[in-house]
Amino acid sequence: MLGSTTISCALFFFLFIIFKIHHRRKCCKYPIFRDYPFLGMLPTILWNLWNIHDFITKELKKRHRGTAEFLGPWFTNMNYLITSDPINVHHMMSKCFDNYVKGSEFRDIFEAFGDGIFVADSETWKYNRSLFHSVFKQRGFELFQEKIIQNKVERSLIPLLDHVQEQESVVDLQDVFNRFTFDNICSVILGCDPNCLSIEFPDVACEKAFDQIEECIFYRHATPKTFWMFQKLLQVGQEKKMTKAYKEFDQFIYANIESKREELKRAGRDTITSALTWLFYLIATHPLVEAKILEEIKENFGAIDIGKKLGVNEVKKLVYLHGAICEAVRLYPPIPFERKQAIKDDILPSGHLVNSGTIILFSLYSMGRFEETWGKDCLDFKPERWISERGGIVYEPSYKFFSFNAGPRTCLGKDLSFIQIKMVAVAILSNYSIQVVNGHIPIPNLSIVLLMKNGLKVRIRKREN
Ligand code: HEM
Repeated sequence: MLGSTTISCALFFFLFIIFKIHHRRKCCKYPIFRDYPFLGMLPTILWNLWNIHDFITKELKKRHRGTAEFLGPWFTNMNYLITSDPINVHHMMSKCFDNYVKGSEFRDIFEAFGDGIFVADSETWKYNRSLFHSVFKQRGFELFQEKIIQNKVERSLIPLLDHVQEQESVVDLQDVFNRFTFDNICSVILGCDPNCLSIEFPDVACEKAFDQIEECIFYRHATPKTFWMFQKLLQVGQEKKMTKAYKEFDQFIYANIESKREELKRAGRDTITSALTWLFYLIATHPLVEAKILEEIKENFGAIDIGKKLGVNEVKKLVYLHGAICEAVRLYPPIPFERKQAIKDDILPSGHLVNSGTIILFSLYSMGRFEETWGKDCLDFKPERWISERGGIVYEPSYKFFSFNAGPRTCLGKDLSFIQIKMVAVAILSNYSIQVVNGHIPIPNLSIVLLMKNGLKVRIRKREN
C-alpha cells in the first residue's frame, strides 16, 4: 500500500516537473540564459555576478533587438524582461509612460529611500517633481552651487592634491571625489560642511553606511524577494548589513536635519563621484584626449593659474570637455540599470510581449555599448562623437543616450552635473597630470551606482604652466 502511494507521489512529482519545464519554455519565447529546473536562470547570474554588466551586454547583443527574458527560481516572482533597445525605451519611458511605473516592489527594495522622488509614482511623484524642479531650475541655485564648488576646490581640493604630489604618494581619486561630493551635498542640503575632504582623510562612518545600503539594494535585485525578506526577518547576511548601515546613516541625518534626504544624496553625490572617477580614468589612459581638453581650456581662458576659478558661464563654453563627459557616462553610466513595472498588458515595438505586472530591467550599461546604436567604434572613448561640424554639441535623443533617463522622469540634475564635473575637471587638469598606478585595473563594483571596486589609484604631478 505504502509502496503504491510512494510510486504515485513520485510519478505525480515527476509529471509536475515535466509540466513546469514545458510551461516555462512555452511562456518564455526569448530566454536570455539556460533555464534550469527549480533554480531557473539564477545560477548563470550568480556565476557571472563578478562581471555582470559586461556579461549581460554580451548576451543581449546575441538576442533579438537586445531584448530577452529572465526567469528566476520556481515559485518566485523574480521574472524580468531585460532590454537595451532604444525604441523600447522610448515606448516605455515616454509614449506609454503611464503604463510603466516604479511599483510597490520597487519601493520595498528601495525602502531606504523612504517615499521620495526616486521611488514615488503618480500624484506623489508629480508633487515631488514640481518641488525639485522649482529649486533646481532657479538661476540662484546654480550660482549657489557655483560658490560652494569654487570654495571647495580652492580651500580643500587643491591643497589636498598639492599635499599628495609633494609627498609623491599614491591617492585613491575615487575616494577624493567621494569626499568632495559628500561635503558639497551636505553644504547644499544641511548648510554645514563636514570637511571629509582634508589631508587627514578622516573616517566617515555615514558615508560608508550609504555605500553599504546601495550594495544591499543591488543584491536584492539578484535575489528572490522571499529570500531577502527572510534574511531581513532573521537579520543575517546582506540584510543584517543593510539594517546596521541604515541605522548609522539615519543617526547622521537626524543629527543634522529633521526630514530625511537620502534621495538627494544618491542623486548629488554618488552619480557625480562615479562620473568623475570614470572620466579621469579615461582621460588618464587617453593622452590625446587629455591634450585636446588642455588645448580647449587654453584657447578659451589662456594659461590657468592655481587660484583661478572658472564659473558656470565659463565652463559652459567647453564643448570638447562636454563631449568627454558624455563619453564617460555613455560607457560607464553612473546608474547602470533601471527598473519599471507594467500596469497593463502591452506589446513592445521590438515585438516582445509584456504582461501586466512584468518587471522591466533597462541595462543602461549595455545601451551605451551597442554597435547598432553607436556604430562600429561604440567601445572607443571618442569625445569627437559629440561635436558637430560647426563645433557645437551634438544632441542625441535621451532614449538613445539614456544615462540621464528619458521622458517625463528625466534627471533633474543633468545640467547641474555637467557644470559641477567641468568645474572640478578644469581645476584638476589645468594644475596636475594624472597617472593611473601601474597594474591598477578598474573593476566595476556590484551596486546600484557604478563605482570602481578598488577605487582609482593614481599618482599626480604638478603641471609646468
Ligand atoms: C552624472 C550625474 C548624474 C546622472 C548620470 C544621473 C542620472 C539619473 C538617472 C538615470 C535618473 C533616473 C533614476 C530612476 O528613475 O531610477 C535620475 C533621476 C534623478 N536625478 Fe539624476 N543623475 C545625475 C546627477 C544628478 C544630480 C547632481 C542631481 C541633483 C542634485 C540629480 C537629480 C535627480 C532627480 C531629482 C531625479 C528624479 C527624477 C524623477 O524621478 O522625476 N541627478 N538621474
